[in-house]
Amino acid sequence: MGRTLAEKVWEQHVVRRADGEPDLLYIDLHLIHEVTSPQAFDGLRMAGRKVRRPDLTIATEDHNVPTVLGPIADPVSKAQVETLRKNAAEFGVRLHPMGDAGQGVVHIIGPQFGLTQPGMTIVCGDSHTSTHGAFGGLAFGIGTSEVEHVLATQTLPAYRPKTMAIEVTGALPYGVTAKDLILAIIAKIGTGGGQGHIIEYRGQAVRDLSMEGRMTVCNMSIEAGARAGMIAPDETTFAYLEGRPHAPTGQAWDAAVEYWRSLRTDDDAVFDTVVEIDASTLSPFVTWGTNPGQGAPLTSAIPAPEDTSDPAAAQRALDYMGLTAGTPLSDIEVDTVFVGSCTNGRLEDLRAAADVLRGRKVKARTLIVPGSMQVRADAEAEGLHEVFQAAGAEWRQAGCSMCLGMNPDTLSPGERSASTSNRNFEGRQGKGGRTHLVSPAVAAASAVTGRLTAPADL
Ligand SMILES: CC(C)[C@H](C(=O)O)[C@@H](O)C(=O)O
Ligand code: SF4
Repeated sequence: MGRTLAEKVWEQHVVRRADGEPDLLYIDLHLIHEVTSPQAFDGLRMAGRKVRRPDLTIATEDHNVPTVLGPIADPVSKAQVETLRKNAAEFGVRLHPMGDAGQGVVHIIGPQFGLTQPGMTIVCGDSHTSTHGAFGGLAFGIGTSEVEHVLATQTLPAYRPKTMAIEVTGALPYGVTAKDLILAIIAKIGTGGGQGHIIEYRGQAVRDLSMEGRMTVCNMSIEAGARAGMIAPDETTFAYLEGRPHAPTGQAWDAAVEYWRSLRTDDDAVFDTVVEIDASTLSPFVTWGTNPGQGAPLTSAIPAPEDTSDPAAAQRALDYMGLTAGTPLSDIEVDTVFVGSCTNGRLEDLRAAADVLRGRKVKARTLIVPGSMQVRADAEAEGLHEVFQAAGAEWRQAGCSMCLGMNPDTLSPGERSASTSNRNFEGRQGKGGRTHLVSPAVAAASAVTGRLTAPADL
């Protein structure tokens, strides 16, 4: 029987297998940030161990950094970042600190440097590591004790998850983006729909996505409860990688591409679970609740709790969000708009926001936060920052920013945002803050009108 892409990559990395035990996987790339690494390095220090492969380990400062120039004011954030610096220096790990041209959100910089490649196993003490699966590797988040294990051994014990195919048929209509697609998928299968599975996104609509769009989709696999998300590599993948600092060159490039072409699910392979979604029926999608599965087309109204799969949860969400069933989603007013994060903080996302904001003014407080300093530089080279500033939006330094309340960019209690990030949990963007997840284009259009708006309705 044929094998799925996930099975191929998994098997390629098993260094030890025994009955009743997890497989021991070799790890090709280990990404590190300041929040989940301190105890792992402490563990190494106590055991008198070194980092086994510092050359396969790379660290960045992202969650705790302010996105305006200046020092870190919060003592806890400052301590986390200083600890990472000390650990990176002591253990010989490459670090991109605040202010460095290579700094950025961990899931933005891996692909940007060409470190993320097809067929790799990639881990990070961070749930959105699934982003890297967009290149056809197996990428998943791990806990801090696992971070220590990988630092010490460059391996990880793991049980192989089940496989799920999400077959996206048809083409996305004009103006409907990767973010709308993944929000619609999660609304369909639920936040537990992918549990215990590695998702492979398939079908023409997925093939038609840019690498940026594919990363947006894979990024949110975890919000559907999946262990990882993947997309088979193709010409789009190779074109994105070619010439990047860590991509192979010359003959090694040709050999790599030849191997990468084999990384696809065999025609006779069988998935444990198959889900189908018709892309041609989709339109801009927004969330109304407090988990990423509580979403609906922007043209619709807030559902009655009894019409949802979990009425009690829906009612709780509406209470927290200060919303009433039956209200058209496009009537919801927002105070703040956030464009950024590892879901939608790449150049293409900023271009999409700029296309909407060009020649217009924002009504809401609007933060445009590039996912990395490279994205920031690229955007400035195209003059996007001038579009944002002319519209009255704030143009920031790179970081996780308002994706989560671990740095100065937060919502105040009761404040409502349209946000391109991936989580709308209670308090995610600040205590009492209310989050609506949207695409960059919808975020920008909402900034202009001050309520949830599709660009087509401007
Ligand atoms: C802080 C970190 C561990 C966390 C994660 O694992 O995803 C964060 O990045 C998030 O998005 O909630
Ligand atoms: S941008 Fe958001 S989702 Fe991504 S790593 Fe940072 S906090 Fe997590």
